[in-house]
Amino acid sequence: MFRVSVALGLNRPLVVRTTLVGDPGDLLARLPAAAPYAWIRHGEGMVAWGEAARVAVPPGPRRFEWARDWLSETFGEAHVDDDVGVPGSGPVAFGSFTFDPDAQGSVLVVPRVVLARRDGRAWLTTLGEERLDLVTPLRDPGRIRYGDGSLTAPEWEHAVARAVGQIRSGRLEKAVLARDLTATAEREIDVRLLLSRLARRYPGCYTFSCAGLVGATPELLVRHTGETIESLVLAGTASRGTDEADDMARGAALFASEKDRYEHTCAVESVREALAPLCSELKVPEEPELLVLSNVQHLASPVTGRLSAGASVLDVVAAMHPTAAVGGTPTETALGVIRELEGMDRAGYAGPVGWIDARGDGEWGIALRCAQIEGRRARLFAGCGIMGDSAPAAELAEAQAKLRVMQYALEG
Ligand SMILES: C=C(O[C@@H]1C=C(C(=O)O)C=C[C@H]1O)C(=O)O
Repeated sequence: MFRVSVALGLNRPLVVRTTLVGDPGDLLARLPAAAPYAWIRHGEGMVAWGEAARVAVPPGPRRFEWARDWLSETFGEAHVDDDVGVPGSGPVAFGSFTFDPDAQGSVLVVPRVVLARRDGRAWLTTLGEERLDLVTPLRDPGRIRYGDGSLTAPEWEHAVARAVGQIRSGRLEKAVLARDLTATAEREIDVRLLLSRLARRYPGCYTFSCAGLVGATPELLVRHTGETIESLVLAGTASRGTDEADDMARGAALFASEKDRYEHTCAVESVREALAPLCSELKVPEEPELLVLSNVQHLASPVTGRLSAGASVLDVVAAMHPTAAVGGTPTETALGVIRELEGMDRAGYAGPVGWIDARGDGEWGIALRCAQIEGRRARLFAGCGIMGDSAPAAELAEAQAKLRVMQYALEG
């Protein structure tokens, strides 16, 4: 059953070789144009290309388990020669899961080549024979034309007002509403150019690329290293100031805002509830910190835990998704409100995106500040946590500030 859904040309079992290599310099500069994969923060992480195996993960409530089982079968029968033996060495898969468990479009890809660097060590993993991959110059996409996605700006503000009404009526506490924007370029969009711009402007974010979904997310859903897990919960947003004093004043106001603090608490509690059953130890800070990015600032809570049993990173992802940072509180009611009011398919936006290795270690982010790229076209997404006292115009401005991340990546 598994084999039919795998890309043609795959040689089974996979033959995998990982070796230490000298410092490769800028990882993104090593990517060939076709099918580039990436997970980069502060210049570290991995880039990958080629597809030794690809599978469409069937929709449904058990999709993460299905993915985990497909991976353990695929990796379990591989011949692995791994000189490095750290998280991310040996065979890895990149993945992107749709926000909605019932939507088509979740995918896992085992790249043919992975080049990685962490803590001053670099390694190269190849599957099958080594072939040279030509790195061609980056191509500029030319002029970009934007269009409305599912809803125009006024229609989206109206949707926000309706969500506020439902929250005030007591049906739910928080719902995250998103909107999409379409972009058409003059020429085919070179994903590598977007990645290099994003990594330069948002070095502290996770710049990612997986099967056409490209972005720079500040939100780490979970990093799994042996028994240790880490997560960075974000919710509550303010714009950047016009100068340093204004910037600090906006940050302080965000920190003091009851609405934003409560919105943040909803997200943190959803993560605590999801992780507590899996962990023997869980540390959740009592107060959030301020995370300052070049377009916006967020309330942020770094969470750490120790897993009690041998769960893989995908088991943890399954327990966490969707957190209230992208769904709402209570989860099921919020998902109903999102379906009713957004009027769009979120596809991979706000879904988990990242990588996993054969040990079950990996890093997964929430796919925010991103776009789905196909040829000359892109679909950009951004959303905001809506509370009972949200003002539609302010939420629209916040969504626009978040959309600027990918507009910048496209336009430079
Ligand atoms: C939903 C998005 O961002 C999320 C919503 C936030 C908020 O409403 O304050 C902040 C960070 C993210 O958890 C997005 O970027 O599209």
